[in-house]
Amino acid sequence: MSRRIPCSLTIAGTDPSGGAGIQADLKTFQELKSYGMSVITSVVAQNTTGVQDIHHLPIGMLEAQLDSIRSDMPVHAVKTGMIANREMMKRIGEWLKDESSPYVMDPVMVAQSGDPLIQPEARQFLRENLLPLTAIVTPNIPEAEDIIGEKITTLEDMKLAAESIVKSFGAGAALIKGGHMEGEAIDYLFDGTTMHVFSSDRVETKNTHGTGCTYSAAITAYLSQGVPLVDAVEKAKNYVTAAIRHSFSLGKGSGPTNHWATREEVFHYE
Ligand SMILES: Nc1ncnc2c1ncn2[C@@H]1O[C@H](COP(=O)(O)OP(=O)(O)O)[C@@H](O)[C@H]1O
Ligand SMILES: Cc1ncc(COP(=O)(O)OP(=O)(O)O)c(N)n1
Repeated sequence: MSRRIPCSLTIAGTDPSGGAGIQADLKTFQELKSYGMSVITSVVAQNTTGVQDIHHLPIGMLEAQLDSIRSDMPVHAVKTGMIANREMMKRIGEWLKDESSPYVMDPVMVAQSGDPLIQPEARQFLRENLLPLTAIVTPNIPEAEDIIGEKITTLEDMKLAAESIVKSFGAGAALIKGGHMEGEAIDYLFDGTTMHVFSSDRVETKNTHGTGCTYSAAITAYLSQGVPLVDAVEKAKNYVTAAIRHSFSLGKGSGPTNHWATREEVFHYE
C-alpha cells in the first residue's frame, strides 16, 4: 500500500556554516523523514562566532519562491524562522492565510551572538498579524518577553507567558523554551486548555548554535506526518536534546547541533 509523502516547508534565513536557519531546518526534516522544502527570506553571512553580513532578498523574489511552492508542491506543515521586516511578514502572512497545513512560528529576533535578525519595528507586526495564524509558536525567554512585554524570571512566569500568548495574542499554542534559564532545560507548552511540561537535564556545552531552529523544525516534521501537537513537541524535545548532547565542537564559537544523534548508531567525534 502506498503512503502519502510527508512534506515540510521552511520560510527562513540562511546560515552558510550549517548550524541554524534554513540549513538546520532541512537537515532536521531529512533526518525525521519529512520531504524538506525551503523559501529563503534573507541570505545571512554567519558562522559559529556571529553574524558578519545580511542581504534581504527583494520582495518579488520572496513572492516568486512562495508561488513556486503553491503552484506545484504539497505542504503538510510549514514553519517560519527569520523574517526580517514588515514587508516580508505581510507577504508571508497573506500566503499563510490561504494555507491549510499547520503553521509553526519560531519568532526569531536575535542570533545567539546578540546580532539582531529582524527590524525592531517589525516585532509588533509579527505579534499582531502572524501570531494569530499559528498552530504553535516557540519563543525562547527573550522572545517571549518581547511578545508579552514583561520580564520572565521564574518557571511560574514561563507558564503565565505561555497562557498569555495563546489567550491574549491569539496563538494556537505556545511553547516557552527554557534554554536561557538555569538548571534543568524545562519548556512549557500551553495548547489552549492544558499546560504541558517537557524537561531534560541541562547539557554542559557551549555548542548550542541552532537549537531553536532544530526544535521548531522537528515539531514541523512530526506535524507533517500527522502526529498530534503535544506528541510532536514531546518527540521534538527528545530530538533536540540528543542533538545538543552530541553536538559538534566545530568552529571557533558555539558549535552546531548533531542531527545524527538519534540514530541507533550515535556518531561520536573529537
Ligand atoms: N544546554 C542545554 N542542555 C539541554 N537542553 C538545552 C540546552 N540549551 C537549550 N536547551 C533546550 O533546547 C531547546 C531550545 O531552547 P532555547 O535555547 O531556549 O532556544 P533558542 O535556541 O531559540 O534560544 C529547548 O528545548 C531548551 O530547553
Ligand atoms: C538565519 C538564522 N535564523 C535563525 C537563527 C537563530 O537560530 P537559533 O536556533 O535560535 O540559534 P542561535 O542563533 O540562538 O544559536 C540564526 N542564527 N540564523
